[in-house]
Amino acid sequence: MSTVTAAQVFSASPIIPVMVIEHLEDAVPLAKALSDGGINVFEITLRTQAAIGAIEAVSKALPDSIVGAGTVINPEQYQQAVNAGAQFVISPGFSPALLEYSQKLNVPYIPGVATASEMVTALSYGLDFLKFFPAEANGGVPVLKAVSAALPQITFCPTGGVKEANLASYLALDCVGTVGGTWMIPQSAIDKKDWASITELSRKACELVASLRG
Ligand SMILES: O=C[C@H](O)COP(=O)(O)O
Ligand SMILES: CC(=O)C(=O)O
Repeated sequence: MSTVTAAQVFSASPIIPVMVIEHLEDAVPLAKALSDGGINVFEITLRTQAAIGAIEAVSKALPDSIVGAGTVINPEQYQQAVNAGAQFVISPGFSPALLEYSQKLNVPYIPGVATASEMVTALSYGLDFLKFFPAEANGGVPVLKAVSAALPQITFCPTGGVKEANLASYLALDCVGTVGGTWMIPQSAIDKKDWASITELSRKACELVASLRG
């Protein structure tokens, strides 16, 4: 497993799918479907029993991808995710205890922030690649524009309510390095094991980004 930085995670893909895996057997086909469409960075959320096994299975099956853990909220989960092969860790919020684990395990921590105070706190710990979560509910693009005027050193991954219709407005911001979301992995497609349609949505998302970024 290679070591990556948060900056490398952001620059490796302009889109990070937020994956909620209920059934372990879906993990690898889902990741392969996304990868076939052009997405090679995955956030597998620790919201289900299958998550740790899914991180392990996807890391082994797609060794050239970057697999991270999401919804990590305590050090035990940090350790489990890293043991399973997670190369980065995302959390809905900021926690100094998680940062301590990041330093101990040398695996980057990308915390969720929503307010200027949380952003300044994260910066004070040396973290400048942050998730803006939940993005749309917290004001979306206008809020990012306003905070980045004051805090231009932060690069964000807006997540929560990002979809095809507003992707362009987020990626147009200099402060946005990548975006997270579930729009390319609808639960109905996972339930039907319709991997072809997920590949198509992944491809469409990548083509849209390519047309925006040139
Ligand atoms: O918890 C959900 C994730 O933050 C992704 O949100 P989304 O389904 O609005 O893309
Ligand atoms: C929202 C998200 O990315 C997380 O649960 O970590």
